[in-house]
Amino acid sequence: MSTLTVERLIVGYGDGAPVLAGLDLEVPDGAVVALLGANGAGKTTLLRALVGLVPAREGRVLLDGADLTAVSTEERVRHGLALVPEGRSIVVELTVAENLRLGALWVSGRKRKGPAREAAVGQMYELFEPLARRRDAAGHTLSGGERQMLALARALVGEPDVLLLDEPSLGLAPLVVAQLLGVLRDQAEATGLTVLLAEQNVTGALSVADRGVVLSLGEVVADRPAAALAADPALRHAYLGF
Ligand SMILES: Nc1ncnc2c1ncn2[C@@H]1O[C@H](COP(=O)(O)OP(=O)(O)OP(=O)(O)O)[C@@H](O)[C@H]1O
Repeated sequence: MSTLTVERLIVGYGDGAPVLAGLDLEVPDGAVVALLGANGAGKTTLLRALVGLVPAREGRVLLDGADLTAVSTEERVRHGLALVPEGRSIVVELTVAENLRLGALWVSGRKRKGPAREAAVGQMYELFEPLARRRDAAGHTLSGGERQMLALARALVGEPDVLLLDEPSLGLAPLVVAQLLGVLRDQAEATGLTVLLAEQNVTGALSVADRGVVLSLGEVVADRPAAALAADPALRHAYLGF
């Protein structure tokens, strides 16, 4: 539903050397882009910088042409950006239903109430059947796969335009990974959701992505259609380890 553009982005921590060294990237409206690269390449740093959790030293972050570089994280969320960080962030003391109702409370900076909010939660149960079965279970009793589904559903129910995901498949069984990535692909097709998916699971990510972007030491070293990237042995060997 929105195009995300990154222009010459430079990001670092404290006085340290830049982690992202002038990065350019475009995630077009409705596309699923896989963000790949070795540990330490800068994937998490990029996602955090996109939502304003790490400041940019230079460069710009644009959403449909609007410059978000200097605005707060809250404001970026109101503009339609959402981040699902690594580690399945849910409120473990609350039930599945309560987590989803929390996520459904705000849409584009407007409060959503009553039946509209419940309907949005109901849609998530249709997308993630295991969550429907466990709707009254407390977060801390969920399996890793159920937690990741809930973290993703909690973001989706807020109807973001651009969803940023940090390693959603980490440590999950292949079947659950396939289900999660399938939901992302379906949502992108059905609603025009734009997705930037940071993954170590290269094969899984490229199987649902339109394009793959490979980061190495904070720079984009490849940006190609997913199928072409998966089929390039030299690139796979040099940067993706398979
Ligand atoms: N809070 C921080 N303070 C200082 N340096 C950091 C911080 N977070 C990350 N870094 C450094 O930034 C570089 C990029 O890390 P980042 O986590 O963005 O990479 P990544 O591609 O997401 O790696 P992984 O796949 O292991 O999560 C690394 O050298 C890391 O040590």
